[in-house]
Amino acid sequence: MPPRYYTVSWDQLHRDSKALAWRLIERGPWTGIVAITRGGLIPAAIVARELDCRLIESVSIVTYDEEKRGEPVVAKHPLAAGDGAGWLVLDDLVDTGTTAKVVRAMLPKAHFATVYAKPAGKPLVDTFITEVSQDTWILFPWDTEAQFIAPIAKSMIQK
Ligand SMILES: O=P(O)(O)OC[C@H]1O[C@H](OP(=O)(O)OP(=O)(O)O)[C@H](O)[C@@H]1O
Ligand SMILES: O=c1[nH]c(=O)c2nc[nH]c2[nH]1
Ligand SMILES: [Mg+2]
Repeated sequence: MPPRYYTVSWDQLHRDSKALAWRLIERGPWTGIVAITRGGLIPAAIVARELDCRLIESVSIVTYDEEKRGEPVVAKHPLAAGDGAGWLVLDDLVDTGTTAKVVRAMLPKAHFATVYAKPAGKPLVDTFITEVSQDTWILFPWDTEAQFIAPIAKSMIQK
């Protein structure tokens, strides 16, 4: 079965990240934000702007090569965040929870938030905005571009 796709535009990502900021401001104040690169960088920038937070740390976990999942490799540790107490960890999404598990082990006292969540990873996240089904692949705006699509009538003739 080919995966279903859920396409997220820049506008939608901005709106959903701001909705996340509204939830998180009630839980603060926060010492700083740890962005999980690379997907967490843009939601982290939007949330940091809304929360007026200037202290940004990053952690780099490499888990996927496009849609293929591998073993998580830590490419950079979030040294400034200590055990995570008072820090907010942000990622674009949680899927299987593999990345979240690695980061939670490094920062056990941090608050973990994502914009999107799939059921398998949801228990690892403290705050998220939108849930999608496990068999859905989220297409982010930085991975896509607008292109011509044939009219429905023509695509039916080809089938
Ligand atoms: O819950 P999981 O199954 O671990 O999947 C979620 C992670 O996968 C993606 O990152 P990816 O490893 O593709 O790296 P990237 O953010 O650099 O694109 C996404 O940005 C999350 O960090
Ligand atoms: O762009 C992405 N979309 C997803 O649904 C996903 N799951 C893990 N990693 C992902 N990357
Ligand atoms: Mg990522």
